[in-house]
Amino acid sequence: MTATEPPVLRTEELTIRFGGHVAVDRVSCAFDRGTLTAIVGPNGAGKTTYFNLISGQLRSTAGKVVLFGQDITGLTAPRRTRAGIGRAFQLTNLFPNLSVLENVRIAVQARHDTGLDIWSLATRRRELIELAEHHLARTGLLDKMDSVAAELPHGDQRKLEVAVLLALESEVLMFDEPTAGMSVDEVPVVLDLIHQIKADTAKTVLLVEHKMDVVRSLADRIIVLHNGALVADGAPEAVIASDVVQQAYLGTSSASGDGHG
Ligand SMILES: Nc1ncnc2c1ncn2[C@@H]1O[C@H](COP(=O)(O)OP(=O)(O)OP(=O)(O)O)[C@@H](O)[C@H]1O
Repeated sequence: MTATEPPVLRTEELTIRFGGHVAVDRVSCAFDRGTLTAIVGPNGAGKTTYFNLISGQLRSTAGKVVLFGQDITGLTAPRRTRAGIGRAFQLTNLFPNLSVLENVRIAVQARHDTGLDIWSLATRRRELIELAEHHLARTGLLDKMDSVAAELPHGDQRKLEVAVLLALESEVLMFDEPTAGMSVDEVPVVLDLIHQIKADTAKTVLLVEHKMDVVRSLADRIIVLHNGALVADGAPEAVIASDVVQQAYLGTSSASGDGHG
């Protein structure tokens, strides 16, 4: 990202109320290309709700979501996906009965569809398959391309979901607790995958994660939500060491030196 490049995504005073409860409270935050931002905070802080407001699963009570300078607050979740917001591990992204290759080819086609041109169909199909294979290679699934999606092990299904998001050319990739519910063997597979995506500096990555070792290993920046509000934002070590995080997130003050994160 250059100094003059505007943020890929930003939220402005984004707010949602459930009855009297303000779950996300006027959160203004901008996310730059090539940056992985971890969103942390205690249980019930509003992290998943903030994600849902960005990806369109929930509609805000007030405030805006802006992608590439366009106000997308009024768009449905599928339209936001088409606009470039890719939320991983929603399962709805996959066709369980189709092969791995078909899943990714369909995503490539959805992205590149230029209408029906009968004379070039065969050439186009070959090009789409080549692109799909490229995304499968990036996610380490090339040797499983003929497997049925539903029959893949859990870790490979997550890889496939990421391959689909790459094929859709999502500019923003969102991961909500990507290793939750995974076996010890599968965790490094998924973390490696996120490391690889992060290495692609064209992407903007948002990660909700409780495990501080995972956050430390991946994040370029951490933002902290507490009671729905943004209470800290900055470089990982500084944010983790800050009093506001020690008190609000880890439930202790740095003065006591008794962190248990
Ligand atoms: N659909 C809903 N209706 C009513 N209240 C909701 C709804 N969704 C979330 N909430 C409330 O909003 C608050 C924020 O919840 P959210 O799941 O976003 O927190 P979180 O930070 O992701 O928590 P966790 O770390 O436990 O996943 C909580 O008090 C939750 O009970």
